[in-house]
Amino acid sequence: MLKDALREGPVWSLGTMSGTSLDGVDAAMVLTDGAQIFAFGETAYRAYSDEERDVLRAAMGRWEGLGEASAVVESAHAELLGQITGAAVVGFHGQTTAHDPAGRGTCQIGDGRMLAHMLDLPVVWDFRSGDVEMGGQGAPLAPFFHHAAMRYVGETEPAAVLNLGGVGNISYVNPAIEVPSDPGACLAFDTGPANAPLNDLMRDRTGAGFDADGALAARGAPDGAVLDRMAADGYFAKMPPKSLDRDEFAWLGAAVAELSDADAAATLTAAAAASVVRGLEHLPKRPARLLVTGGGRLNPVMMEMIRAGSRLEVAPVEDVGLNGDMLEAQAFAYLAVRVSRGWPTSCPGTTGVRAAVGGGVVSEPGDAVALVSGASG
Ligand SMILES: Nc1ncnc2c1ncn2[C@@H]1O[C@H](COP(=O)(O)OP(=O)(O)OP(=O)(O)O)[C@@H](O)[C@H]1O
Ligand SMILES: CC(=O)N[C@H]1[C@@H]2OC[C@@H](O2)[C@@H](O)[C@@H]1O[C@H](C)C(=O)O
Repeated sequence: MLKDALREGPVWSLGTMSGTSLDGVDAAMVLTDGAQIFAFGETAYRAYSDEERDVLRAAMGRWEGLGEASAVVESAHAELLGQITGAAVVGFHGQTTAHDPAGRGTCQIGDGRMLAHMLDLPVVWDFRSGDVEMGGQGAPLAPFFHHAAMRYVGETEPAAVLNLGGVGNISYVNPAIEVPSDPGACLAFDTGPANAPLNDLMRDRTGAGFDADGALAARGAPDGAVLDRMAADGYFAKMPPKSLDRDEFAWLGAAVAELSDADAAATLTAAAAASVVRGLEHLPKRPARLLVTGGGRLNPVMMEMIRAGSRLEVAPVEDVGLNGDMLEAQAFAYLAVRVSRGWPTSCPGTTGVRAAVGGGVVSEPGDAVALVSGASG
């Protein structure tokens, strides 16, 4: 049974995200009643070691045989979350290894029952499966939180929040509509590849994890033929809802293989920016500006290419007082409280699910007893 404190009123919820960039785990506290955000609290980050990252990288694209990778995710989360006290509940996203909503579904590793046992706290996890079972994409799930965050910072006009992680996603939210699942409150979709192809290129060519500050791309020129091929990809013309697996645009890597390091980096940076610009076609109205979260906001070359292509003001979410390093972890803190109250976490406008649905499974510390004692189940 969920503790009474979780049933009503604001609680401190501790959210986590292990994103498609495979850099590490973010954790963040949010004071919320599942509808309104009252405050943002402590944050923490734990990088994966090179060995852990190798295990996770080997798990990408896989649906089974994920025991070792799951254990890496669980222990990294337990170590990080153990540093933060005062949470009533944990929102545990886990690590996506594969995503194919029209086919095999969506796969996030890390067992929430184990984490509940390790932390002695209720843990909400497996956020995406319920949405997929109801005909949704299972992603993106941050939009309801983006809606609440825009209300928290006092926005009153429709706002566009763009996340530039490994994959890009955009939420177009109307803060004047109170309930996020009401028609017109939230429209969202994945825009396309963001940092993932560029990170993979950097790792292969230079050994660096990413193109810090866009320095390499700044020295090169985008290849028009690759960008034309990108523009012809059917994903961009497709109406939302739509979502992507991390490696769905892996052909981009082969397409830039013959280019110099700088030109290849410039091309992949431009491809990420072009995806965003194409995505704007699907918004109900041109937003006043793009508020950008995720690591890509720290890449001035990518930001400038989006600005030039969209002719919009493009600003980091810090401009409205939010923390762009932690927005996804905060999202899962917020969603965890919604799940524990039985409220929806997605709707037709965000994932294409048939009706507003509350994904997520709640596990209590005692639920892991069978797992921990070695019994099967
Ligand atoms: N200073 C910087 N310069 C350029 N790029 C950066 C910088 N800092 C971060 N990035 C990029 O942002 C990425 C991390 O972004 P983020 O943490 O938002 O991704 P994620 O949460 O793993 O992905 P997703 O949102 O797809 O799950 C890095 O891998 C890198 O590509
Ligand atoms: C299947 C999956 O894990 N998707 C991630 C990924 O990373 C960005 C984009 O692709 C988005 O769809 C989603 O994450 C964010 C947190 C979301 O669900 O809103």
